[in-house]
Amino acid sequence: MLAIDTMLSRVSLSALQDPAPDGQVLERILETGLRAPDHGRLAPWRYVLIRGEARTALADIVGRALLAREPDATPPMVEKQRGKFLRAPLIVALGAHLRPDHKIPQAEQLMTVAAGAMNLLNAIHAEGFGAIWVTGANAYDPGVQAALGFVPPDTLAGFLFVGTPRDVPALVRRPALSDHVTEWTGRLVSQG
Ligand SMILES: Cc1cc2nc3c(=O)[nH]c(=O)nc-3n(C[C@H](O)[C@H](O)[C@H](O)COP(=O)(O)O)c2cc1C
Repeated sequence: MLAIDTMLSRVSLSALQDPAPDGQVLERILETGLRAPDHGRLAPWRYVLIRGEARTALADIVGRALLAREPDATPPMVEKQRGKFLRAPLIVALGAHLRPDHKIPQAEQLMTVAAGAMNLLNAIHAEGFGAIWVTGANAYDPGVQAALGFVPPDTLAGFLFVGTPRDVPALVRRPALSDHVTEWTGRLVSQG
């Protein structure tokens, strides 16, 4: 398949099963993350792989973090959050090693991590696997971040849940190009 067709056919998938990419296939996927544009060559990507039994350990941390944030969380609420970390065979934590005092703005450093994540998603799809990028309260929880080795100013840009698609991906309606692309001709315009 042409690279552009691969990119145009990618969809995010959360129903994932074994196997996940590993070995050289996984290494090549991860290499694509490090090909993202990187202003100042600060190399802020810090990928943490979580698989096998380590997922249970992370799920337990996520459950405890929820109870610390919300002491009234019920056991089903805790189980729901724990379960998110047990479904996919591979989790890639998208760590960002940030340098707030550097002349390259911190927002750009984070954009580099995000651009790397997009490369990973495309590469995962190109290799025949599926994935979804997820953030939310678990990813932004300081206790979860610290357990994975990220203390401020470092942070997590989220998790990629990775595996083999359970189902044939449904067709996803995509935004119309005409709503998102204009040609500027030198006159004042509103892009609202
Ligand atoms: C930074 C970021 C964070 C996201 N966080 C979540 C999330 O926490 N939960 C979720 O269901 N989707 C989240 N998404 C959206 C999915 O990753 C995905 O983009 C969405 O389901 C649309 O699927 P598509 O990639 O096929 O368009 C996030 C996307 C981005 C870019």
